[in-house]
Amino acid sequence: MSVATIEERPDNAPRDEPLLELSGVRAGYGSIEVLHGVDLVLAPGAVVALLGPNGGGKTSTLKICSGVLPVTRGEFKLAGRVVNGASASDLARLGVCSIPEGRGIFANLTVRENLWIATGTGVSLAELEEVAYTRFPILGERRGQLAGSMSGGEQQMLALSRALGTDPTVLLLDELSMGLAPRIVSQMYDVVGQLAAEGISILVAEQFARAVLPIATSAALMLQGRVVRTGDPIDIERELSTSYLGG
Ligand SMILES: Nc1ncnc2c1ncn2[C@@H]1O[C@H](COP(=O)(O)OP(=O)(O)OP(=O)(O)O)[C@@H](O)[C@H]1O
Repeated sequence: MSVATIEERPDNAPRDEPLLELSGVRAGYGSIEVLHGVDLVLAPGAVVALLGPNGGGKTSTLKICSGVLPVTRGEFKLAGRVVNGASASDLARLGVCSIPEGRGIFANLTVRENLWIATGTGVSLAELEEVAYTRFPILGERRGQLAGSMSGGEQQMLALSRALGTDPTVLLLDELSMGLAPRIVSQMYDVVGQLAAEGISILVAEQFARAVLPIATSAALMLQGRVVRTGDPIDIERELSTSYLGG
């Protein structure tokens, strides 16, 4: 499908119009529906934490937003335009960038080769390398090293760099904390907070809710394929830990 870019949004679009919006979104795998009417809004400049216990539908919701999982019913809008049916590459061209669970980097390729993968979105390798090595100098030192031989934190830096090199408007993050020591998680979220301050709107699914609290502007609690509550991140995290994660 052909879709206009976010930059082409009409001048008269309301300023507080959500950048990304899911309304009554249903989706599933094969004949099994796992999202049963998800409503979610990401405003420009917001950091929304998607919280909830295992199997609630956080990853599936991010897959909808990145075009990996199709919407079967309901509406997915980006900058006011319905983008149901847009492919992952359509959405990437519209400025949606996703770092999936497991980071999506190639262990048997070097840092530089991993960055090269993102040139498919139209950015040059030189630009990608500049963004990566300026923000994370350690990656510059390791440009020839196999990604699989780096620490979890360095791999996450590489995944973030690959995303940032494409100059995203919306960043989707799934379980950034996975497999990382608490100190590294907090460093990673510091970087995510800086990205938000630079104007990138961020939707982040986290099981380790406390990690994302310092930077989240709001939180959405997902249970059994629905967003059951949205609000202040600290209130939602408290409800999650007392009611659903056993204190
Ligand atoms: N590829 C798949 N095929 C079939 N069912 C799936 C698939 N991926 C997820 N599911 C099911 O969809 C439901 C929602 O899973 P999802 O991974 O979106 O939840 P989650 O909140 O991200 O959980 P977690 O934190 O454990 O990753 C679960 O019941 C899960 O078993």
